[in-house]
Amino acid sequence: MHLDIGAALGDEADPGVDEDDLEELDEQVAAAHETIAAGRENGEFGYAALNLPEETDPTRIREAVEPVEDAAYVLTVGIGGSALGAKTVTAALADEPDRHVILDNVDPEHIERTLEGLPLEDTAINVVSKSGTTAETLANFLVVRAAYEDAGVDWTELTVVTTGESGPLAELVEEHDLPRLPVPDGVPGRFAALSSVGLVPPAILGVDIEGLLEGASAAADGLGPSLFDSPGYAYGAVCYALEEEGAAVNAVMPYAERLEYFAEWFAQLWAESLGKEGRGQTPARALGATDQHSQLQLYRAGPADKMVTVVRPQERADVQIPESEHDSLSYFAGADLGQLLDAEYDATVASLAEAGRPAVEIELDDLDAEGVGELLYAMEAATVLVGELADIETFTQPAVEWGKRAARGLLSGEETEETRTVAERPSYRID
Ligand SMILES: O=P(O)(O)OC[C@H]1O[C@](O)(CO)[C@@H](O)[C@@H]1O
Repeated sequence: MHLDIGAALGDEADPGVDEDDLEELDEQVAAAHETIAAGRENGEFGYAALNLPEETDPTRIREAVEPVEDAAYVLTVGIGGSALGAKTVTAALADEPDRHVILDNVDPEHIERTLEGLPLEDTAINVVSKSGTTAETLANFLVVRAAYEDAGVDWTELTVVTTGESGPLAELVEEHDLPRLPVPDGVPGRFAALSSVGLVPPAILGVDIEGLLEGASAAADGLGPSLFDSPGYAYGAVCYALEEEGAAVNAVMPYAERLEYFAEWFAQLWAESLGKEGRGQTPARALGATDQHSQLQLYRAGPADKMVTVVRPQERADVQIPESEHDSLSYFAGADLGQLLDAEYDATVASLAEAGRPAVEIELDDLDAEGVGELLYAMEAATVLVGELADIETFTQPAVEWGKRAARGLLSGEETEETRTVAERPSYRID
């Protein structure tokens, strides 16, 4: 993985940072790295996530999925960190990524249509919940289970569960003797992609999960007291410095369809980890070159409150652009789609820099297991570093609990402070 921060540096960039800022920041990175390394050493909550490449046992995951490894489809029932990591890995690396279907919302029409569209007898169920209590996941699982039973399909033969020791899901595992994989200790869900939380569907769909962990392990070996030695820390440091300079938005724009879910996974990691105490960059998901034709106008000529993170693999499939009888298309002559996409990438980075808008480039040697493993780990290390530099609590997400209590109260009819606030919320309808 290569990081290029050239388009974020210099006096022209607004917001921008210069090399002196980075030199200065590097002292803070050294101190932060000490805390992170100690946290990893002691297996402390959150920091333990950066030990996963060493601690995740791919053999155990393969053993757990063995009963369903020939399934035509994998249906993941989970939300947030319990779905996005797995989806990111299968979307990036599976030969047939569409064989991995996720239910990470409770939209009845969508659930119904999804279940009707799947051969349930040939669809493995991957249920994931760290807490084992998430309403959406449990409700969806009950709906899925009923659909299998209605279809006369024995769901217990097709289900793999990843959850903690206690809770409704753990009890189901006991009751039906289901294969269960543990959630890693001390690892928040959004940091758990490189564990059983994220690796069951990739294992079922034949992804090289060992290579993924090796790539992550290589990135882990690169973590040291200087941002100049680690692309992950460098990315975190530059984002932190740009946020301090006013880059309140981080638009993440992969130039590969297979990395579209990576932007979604990153959005949870960045927002839920760093959105605290009135600070934190807002991650915006975009896709290159598609969103050049929808968002770029804003990124280039809108408020100077953004940075853009572009990501691309250096290797691309070879799809030639056919000759055309129109002279006006002669500029395609001999080019392939990969060259066009890379030209769009280079042009977009240059157009942002030309307009003084900071962009950071992340390049992968190849979109292979090692490359994706390195990318995910580097982004996790970047997030942990920003949390240290900003001196915030990176590993919890207390602000999401109010809404959960309110929803549960509304459903159960229990009157609580939250449900009263919901009932009294301001309304000004215009029909
Ligand atoms: O894995 P669980 O406990 O079901 O939680 C799912 C997601 O919900 C959150 O707790 C937020 O509500 C995320 O942090 C987490 O990834």
